[in-house]
Formats: sequence, structure tokens, C-alpha cells
Amino acid sequence: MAIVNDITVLSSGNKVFSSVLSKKQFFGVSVCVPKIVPDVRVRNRARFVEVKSTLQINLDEKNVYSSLDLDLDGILGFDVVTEKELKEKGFLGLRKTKLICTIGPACSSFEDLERLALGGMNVARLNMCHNTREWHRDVISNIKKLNEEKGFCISLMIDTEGSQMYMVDHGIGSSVKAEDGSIWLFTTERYEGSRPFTVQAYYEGFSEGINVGDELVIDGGMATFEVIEKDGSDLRCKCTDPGLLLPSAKISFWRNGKLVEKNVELPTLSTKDWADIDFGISEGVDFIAVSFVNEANDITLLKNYLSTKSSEFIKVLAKVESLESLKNLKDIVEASDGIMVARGDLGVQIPLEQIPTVQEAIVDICRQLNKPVIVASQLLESMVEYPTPTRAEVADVSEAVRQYADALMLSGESAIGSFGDKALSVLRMVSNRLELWSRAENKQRLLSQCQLGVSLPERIAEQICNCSVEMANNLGVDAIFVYTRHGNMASLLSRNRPNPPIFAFTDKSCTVKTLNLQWGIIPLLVELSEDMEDNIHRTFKLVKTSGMVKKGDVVLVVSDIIPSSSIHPSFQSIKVKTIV
Ligand SMILES: Nc1ncnc2c1ncn2[C@@H]1O[C@H](COP(=O)(O)OP(=O)(O)OP(=O)(O)O)[C@@H](O)[C@H]1O
Ligand SMILES: CC(=O)C(=O)O
Ligand SMILES: [K+]
Ligand SMILES: [Mg+2]
Repeated sequence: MAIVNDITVLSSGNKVFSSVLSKKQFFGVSVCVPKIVPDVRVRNRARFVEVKSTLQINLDEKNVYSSLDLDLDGILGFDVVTEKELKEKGFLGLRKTKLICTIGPACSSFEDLERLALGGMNVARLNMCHNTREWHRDVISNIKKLNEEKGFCISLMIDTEGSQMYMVDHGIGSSVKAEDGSIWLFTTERYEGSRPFTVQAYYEGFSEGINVGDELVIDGGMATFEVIEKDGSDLRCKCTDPGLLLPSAKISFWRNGKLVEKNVELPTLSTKDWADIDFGISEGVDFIAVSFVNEANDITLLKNYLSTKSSEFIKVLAKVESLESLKNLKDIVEASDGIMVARGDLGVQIPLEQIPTVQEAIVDICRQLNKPVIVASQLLESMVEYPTPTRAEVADVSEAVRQYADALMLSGESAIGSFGDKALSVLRMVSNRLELWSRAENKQRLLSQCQLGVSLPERIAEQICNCSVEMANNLGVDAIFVYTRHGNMASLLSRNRPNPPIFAFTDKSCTVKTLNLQWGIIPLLVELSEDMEDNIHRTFKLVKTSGMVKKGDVVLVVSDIIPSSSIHPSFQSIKVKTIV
């Protein structure tokens, strides 16, 4: 072992680990030094190691590597998965669609999470409906450990429980069959164990405003009842469409083919949700997904709360899963930092056959308004039990990718299924395939773009991004490099769904974690100065050292770094550079 400047290098087999001992704060990055030592990687937690002098590294255990001279003047914040993909498939082979996994008992150990990370998980989702905060805390700490020690770049999302009407788990652990014509009592009375033909309904006011003759639907169609009698707050119902009553099944009411909206009566953020949000803030999560959002104000309220806690960098995603949220869609999209099309509960509130078109419309409006959008629920549902997907599921995943959703999400497939890794690889392969097809067919040419910017600088940034993507596609450049503090221009570029990948260089770790969710963006943490030429010079040197680009590669460079001292009129710029 030898201490060299501010880096300690330890060797173990032919892997080299290092830890940084300098005054600077460093975060999750890997560096590769292929030209000097084939197969040897110095993995460390450096953000940008400024080692001006030549490094002398002596590795006692491996004499062959002793006394190496490494002339590094920086380390690039590349995560291991992208680095591997880039080496194997080149720029155009990099996957654009981002992948989210819900973490549950089937994938919560460090080893399970590492497998998902290697499989391309960009964001880990913790559903606060299930399990304890201590359990979630352990998962979060494992993810942070993977990022810090193994060079991954995984963002963290918590998903609130929200309030909705559902059946209290009747305690027998399995489903009960409701036969045609059988009479059932839906009650708010609380009792232990189970009673025949009786269902405990969660939410005291569940029967308020419900009339005899209304339909009570379980889980969006699993079973249907007709209300035949009201007894106080209890409802006596006759089964008209037999089916299964699963533990915690969801309840909705319908009258003359229309949903009786009960969701609006319930608070979007309950006392438990606020406690979970505080938990998320203290654990430093990157996204909070809010369940059962009804209106834009639900989001604004939380965003205001986050700013009073100095946590405005946490992005707030609105889950579209109620009929009310569809009525207020545009306002909700504008107020939030992104959207999740939560098809599970949405299917309880709107007829199932409407889901595909509603999804397409939501994905489109999000891209227009430059907000990331996630397509979630039942993408590969059969894989909870089986190791291969159905053909219909593959078609559904393909459709979401074809629509240019930013991200796809696994729920039960990863949380409780036996084939989480396989499900993730199906998402990965289908995404790659469809992205290739869209590119070959020039599909992104058909994407329309509305003007978002109001002020002149905003409009300039938007125009630069639109034109840059057109140029990048027409010139067939290998990559787009964007220098950005808060990710604005990176996101405007992504909105145009360009052919080449977008490498976003930022000096803010929260921007890295946010951009992780967005289509086609590979965020990289580096040090940025106000001198753009210097930024470009340094990062180009870094990407060359890392083996990321080679001589002759053409890169389109875009920047939105604003010098703080004087507002330089041309702070936003486009350049096309060939690597020399
Ligand atoms: N942290 C967890 N602990 C235990 N089980 C979990 C956990 N997270 C998810 N699950 C299980 O995985 C299933 C699918 O997860 P998912 O997040 O889609 O939940 P959900 O209950 O359908 O609710 P939501 O509408 O919020 O998504 C859940 O029904 C639950 O059984
Ligand atoms: C993800 C989620 O909450 C749903 O599909 O209902
Ligand atoms: K939830
Ligand atoms: Mg839901």
C-alpha cells in the first residue's frame, strides 16, 4: 500500500480500490485507466480529483503493477453500468428509457439490490404503503452503499400511501370467492378475524352519498355487487358479477356507468404521509411520488413544505391515478416535477379500455411540458410468478417505449416476484429494441413541440435545444454534451428525444440524481467553472482519458452555465467538436 498525494490505493487481486483522503468532498465515481493498466480500475468516491502532479502508485501485492506512473488530472463521474454498456455497445447502443424497480421483500438484500443495479435499475422506489420505516431505512442505506462503494448511480424515490377506499385485510391471508347472487355486508365496524359474507371497509365515510341501486366494484372489475340496502353506514350488497376478494382489495362505486367520486373527499396527504415525507427528507431521497393527487394544489403544498425544510431539490412527482387528476391534468403536470401514470389504481377509477389512450395522452402532454413521465403497473405482471413474460406484456412495454415515456416501472415483479432480475432484463431488451426501431424509422421527426419559454433567455435556451437536436440527428454526431447546473438544458434536449445520448455535465449531485429519471440523459458529476472553454477543455481531456470517446468522434456541445459576475449575452451556446 502506498499513499500518493491525497489518494490511498489498496490492491486486491487485480482490482484496485482507493479511498480519497483530501480536503474535498467526493462522491460516487469510478475512473478507469485502461491505457496504463489494462483491466485495472481505480474505483473511488471522487467527484473530480484534482491531482496535478504525477501519481506514484505502488501495489505491493501485485508486483507487476508496482511503480506505475499515472498522469491523471481528473476523474470522471461515470457509473459502472453506463460505462460497461458504452464499451459493449457504443454511443448509439446506450439505453435511453430509464428503469425503476419497486423494492420489496424479494429484492431488499444488498446482493439482490446489486443484481438489480447491474441490470440497469436507475431509480429504486419504496412504496410506503408496505413495511416499516426501519425496513425502508435499511434499503436506503444499502442503495447508498452501492452508489458510494460500487460506483452505481441509483436515485431514490418514496411513494406515499395516500388515502383510498379498500377492504381491510380480513386476516385469513388469502382470497375469498364471491358467488353470483350471494349477499354480503360491507361494514365500517372493526372486529378481529373474519366473519362469513362480511367485508370490513376502510374509511368511515365510504358509504356516504351512496344509494340503493349503485354498483360496488372490487379492484376495477374483479367482482361486482349491487347495493340493495343501507343500514346506517353499512351497505348490504348482492353479488352480480362473481369473482375474488383479495386482501386489501380496492373499492369503487358506480352509478349509471359513471364513477361516484369518493376520492376527492379523502386527503391526498394523510398524517402518516406527512410523517413518511419527513422520513424521506431526513433520509435524503431524490423523489417523492404523491399518490392520489387530485389537483395542482396538492403538489404545490408539498413543494412549499419542502422549501421551508430547505429540501426543494427533492423532486415531487404526481401520480395520476384518480378520475379527478385526469380532469386537472395540465395544471398538475405544470405544478409537478414529473408524472407517474399509475395504471393500477387508474384502472379502478376509469374503464380499463380507456387506459391505453389516456396513457398516450399523458405521456405526450408531459413531453410537451418538459416533465419526465413514468409508465407504471402490470407491465410484466405475469413475471411475478413466471420466468417469461406474455407476448401481450412485451407489446405493452414496447408501446410505452414507442410513446417515448421517460421511464418504465416494475412493481410486484421486483418487490415480491421470484424473477425480478429477469423482468428487469426484459424491460432493458425491449427498450433497446424499440429505441433502435424508432431511430431507424426516424420516428422522433414526428414529435411536435410547443413553445414553453416566456422570457427571451428561456426562449433562446429552448430554441438552442430544439435546433441542437436537429443538428445532432442530421449530422449524425456521436454524442451531445451539455454543461448544466440545474439540468434545464439537458431536459430541454431530452424532450426532443435525439438519436445520440446526452451526456449532462453538472457540478450538483442533486441534478445528477434528478436527471437519472429522464430519457436519454447520462448525468455526470464534474467540477464546473464559469469559463466554458476551460470546462470543455477539461472534460474533453477527462472523457478521452476514460476511453469514453476516441479520435474522430464528433460531439455537439451545449451549455447553460451562467457566469454570476456579469451576464454575458452569449452564455448559452452550441458548438460541434471533433475529438482530436
Ligand atoms: N416494502 C414492501 N414490503 C412488502 N411488500 C411490498 C413492499 N413493496 C411492495 N410490496 C408488495 O408488492 C406488491 C406490488 O407493489 P406496488 O408498489 O405496486 O403496491 P400496491 O399495493 O399495488 O400499491 P400502489 O397503488 O401504491 O402501487 C404489493 O401489493 C405488495 O404486496
Ligand atoms: C403505481 C400505483 O400506485 C398504481 O398503479 O396504482
Ligand atoms: K403508494
Ligand atoms: Mg396506486
